[in-house]
Amino acid sequence: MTLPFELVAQGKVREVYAVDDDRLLLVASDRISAYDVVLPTPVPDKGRVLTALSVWWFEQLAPVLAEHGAEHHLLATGDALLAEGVPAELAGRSMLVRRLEMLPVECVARGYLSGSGTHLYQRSGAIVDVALPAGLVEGSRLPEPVFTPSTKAEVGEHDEAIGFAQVVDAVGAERAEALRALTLALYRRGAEIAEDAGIVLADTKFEFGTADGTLVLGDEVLTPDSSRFWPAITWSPGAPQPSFDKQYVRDWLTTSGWDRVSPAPELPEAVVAATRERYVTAYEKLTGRSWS
Ligand SMILES: N#Cc1c(N)ncnc1-c1cnn(CCN2CCOCC2)c1
Repeated sequence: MTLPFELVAQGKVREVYAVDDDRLLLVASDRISAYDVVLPTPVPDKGRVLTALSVWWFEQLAPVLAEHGAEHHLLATGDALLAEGVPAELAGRSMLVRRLEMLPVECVARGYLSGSGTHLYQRSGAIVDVALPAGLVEGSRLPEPVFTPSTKAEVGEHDEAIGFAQVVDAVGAERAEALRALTLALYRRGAEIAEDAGIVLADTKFEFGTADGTLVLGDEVLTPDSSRFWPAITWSPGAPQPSFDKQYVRDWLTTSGWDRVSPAPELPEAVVAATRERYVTAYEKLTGRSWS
């Protein structure tokens, strides 16, 4: 599919196009990644569901942003994009956004210990400069949500956890404090809404930019691609928690004997269908809206 816009950034599962000097188009694909590898089999509607979820979260988080003197970058999505020359088959999985001066920090909030956070904690009892109590295990709920920023790695590289002092070096003390406060406030609101939907929001990554000096929330927000979503009913600290959306894929890949080095195998239709259903279920449980 060719778009009448210049491709300016490419992620594992999303692309960024320049619409004009002031606006970008974020296009979410149906690609899915697991174990840091983009799989060859698309999940139908994944792009549309996660775009609709991001759009809904921008609406829910607008009051929190306003309390912090911040805004978000979303301008339009869906049929409104047809007038901008976006093809109908892409409109539902695209977001027209304000072009920002992006800040060079991945703003991660964690309410639970997981993944790289667990590895760092096991080595030092802390996540970089964020000290944590003794006795925590994979999946433990933290005493309170913590801000654990990281660098923005190049495509194919891993983000590197950094301390608050490095955020200050990158964006200045006042902006660093604002990022930490806003990241934690957005996470708390997201976790509260997710909890009501029976979903644990274990952690999430926000990206911010600025426009005319104002802090602006960018990228996608609180999707299963930018966050760890766990079914609350199965939460049990002490082992890796089942992913709300990717567990069928992970389990099948494990049983398939894939060595995680050779090209990833195609997913069976049943795994694709079950995974699509998980994305739809996450959307319906969180938003209270029917996907159909
Ligand atoms: N969002 C946004 C945004 C904006 N509103 N203004 C200027 N630049 C960006 C931007 C460009 N790239 N990225 C990294 C995140 N990308 C997201 C899509 O997928 C690829 C990675 C952010």
